[in-house]
Amino acid sequence: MDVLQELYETVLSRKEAQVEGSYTCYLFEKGTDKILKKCGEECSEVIIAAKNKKNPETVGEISDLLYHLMVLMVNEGIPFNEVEAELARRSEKTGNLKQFHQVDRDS
Ligand SMILES: N=c1c2ncn([C@@H]3O[C@H](COP(=O)(O)OP(=O)(O)OP(=O)(O)O)[C@@H](O)[C@H]3O)c2ncn1[C@@H]1O[C@H](COP(=O)(O)O)[C@@H](O)[C@H]1O
Repeated sequence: MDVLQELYETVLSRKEAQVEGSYTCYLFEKGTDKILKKCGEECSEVIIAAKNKKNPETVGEISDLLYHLMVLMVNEGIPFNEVEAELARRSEKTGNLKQFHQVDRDS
């Protein structure tokens, strides 16, 4: 998570201080709807790249999506460690497949 946390910190610093030529500052200026739109677009691009079995492209699109999710988190005031803690909490529980998913898979 270190590289992701560093990215989050960079994004947070862009929210706190204007930097000339910064794409992140441009997104914060545009506001929530623009940030949500970018998250949606990047998500679709991940799906298309993966569907086309283009792994190098998919890696790029996943990175774009993660960046835009960090922008969304900062915009919504969600601290990085809240997501980190949620993932850690979930990692303590395995065997998460629900019964109805098993029925779906078997039929
Ligand atoms: N990880 C990223 C990152 N990933 C993608 N992008 C930008 O996201 C944009 C997405 O491209 P699109 O073609 O979808 O969008 P666009 O047409 O350029 O712009 P829109 O009008 O659609 O918003 C591109 O301009 C990319 O440069 C990023 N911009 C910044 N970062 C990180 O943020 C840091 C700070 O960047 P600045 O805020 O620009 O200083 C950088 O050092 C990086 O670590």
